[in-house]
Amino acid sequence: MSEILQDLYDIILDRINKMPKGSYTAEIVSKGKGYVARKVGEEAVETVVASLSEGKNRFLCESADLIYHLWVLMALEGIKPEDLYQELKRRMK
Ligand SMILES: N=c1c2ncn([C@@H]3O[C@H](COP(=O)(O)OP(=O)(O)OP(=O)(O)O)[C@@H](O)[C@H]3O)c2ncn1[C@@H]1O[C@H](COP(=O)(O)O)[C@@H](O)[C@H]1O
Repeated sequence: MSEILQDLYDIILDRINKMPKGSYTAEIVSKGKGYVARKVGEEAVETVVASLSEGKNRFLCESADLIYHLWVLMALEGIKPEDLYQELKRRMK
């Protein structure tokens, strides 16, 4: 699980550095951090709606969209997956 999230983060960082044509990551990053942050909010709302009324599969897909957009925002903030894991570990009882 954490390997896939790390791989996704590394790909996102590569897209941010190279900003290649045809990359969705490059497209949203070029619109600024505020745009990416709003996308995270939008995907969070879509995840909630899916949970409340659209069924398990829609919830799964929206959750993946949410995590992808959160990962792009984390990369823009300079926060690595391992920083997040450390914070979660710190809270663990
Ligand atoms: N995991 C994802 C991923 N999840 C969701 N999305 C995109 O997020 C968007 C979902 O947002 P919306 O539902 O709002 O759809 P939209 O109308 O296209 O979005 P907007 O025009 O509103 O920005 C879709 O366009 C999806 O393609 C993703 N885009 C890319 N990745 C991964 O990110 C990596 C880099 O991808 P590229 O930057 O495209 O090369 C690759 O490994 C991809 O697999």
